[in-house]
Amino acid sequence: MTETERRVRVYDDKNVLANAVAARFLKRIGEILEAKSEAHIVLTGGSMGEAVLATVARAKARDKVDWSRVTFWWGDERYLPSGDPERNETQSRRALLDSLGVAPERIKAFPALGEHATIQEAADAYAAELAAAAPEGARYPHFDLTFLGVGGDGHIASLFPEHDAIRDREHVVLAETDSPKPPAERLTLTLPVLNSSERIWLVLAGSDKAGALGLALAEASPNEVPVAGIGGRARTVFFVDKDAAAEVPENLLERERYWTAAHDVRG
Ligand SMILES: O=C1O[C@H](COP(=O)(O)O)[C@@H](O)[C@H](O)[C@H]1O
Repeated sequence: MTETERRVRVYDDKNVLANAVAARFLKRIGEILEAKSEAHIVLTGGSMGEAVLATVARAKARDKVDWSRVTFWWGDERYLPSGDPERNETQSRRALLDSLGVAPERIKAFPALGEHATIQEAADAYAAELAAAAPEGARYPHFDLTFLGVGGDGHIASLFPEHDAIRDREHVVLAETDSPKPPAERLTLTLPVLNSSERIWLVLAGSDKAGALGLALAEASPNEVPVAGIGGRARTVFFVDKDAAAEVPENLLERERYWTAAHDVRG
């Protein structure tokens, strides 16, 4: 795991959590675009990923962001036909992207089922798209911020416990063909690629996520609890509701700099 600062921020419930993350995102994207000419953001599927984007869509401050300088990628995708409501891309478009008027070439969705002869060709095509947007000599862009959800089993993106993909240190994009969570076929960035992101924000809510979060912070093996292996270059933040925080080991609260929303004003 990358040794960067990890923080846990706890909020009262899902709505407060989504509001807080959306507000922080709008602030952070503004700061990134002040410092750089363009930003690369990695989006996630899942319940909280969509809730955060929908909250961003409703925020007035979204109109202050120059979205034309932002490129959107995804950490993983359910390998389904284009427009399928279960695709992470479809959820993100519906929640936010369709209302931003971002140029189509800045929305870098994973290929959909039917666009390539095989799922492996689809994985290779996304790897090629990442490489085309990468700085010279690199295989993928410098991601400024990566959003991730966490499954109850500790999976992140489509990296599942005990599957080959979570151990992969060589590829940029992998095809997962035996996902325990439907659909069985998925495409995913690998752990080193996710961890190359400057910042990683994991957003999780609900008591079904408590065990995975507790184990991740107790330094479980990433092979068994994939989220335990996550660590951005500069900062990794777990944004959680009270239910998801229920099993964060007491002794880690200080070391992980556990703050309640009421006390925390840092970015
Ligand atoms: O299938 C997926 O699930 C996870 C978590 O989703 P949630 O609804 O339980 O929060 C998500 O992070 C991942 O991107 C997605 O493909």
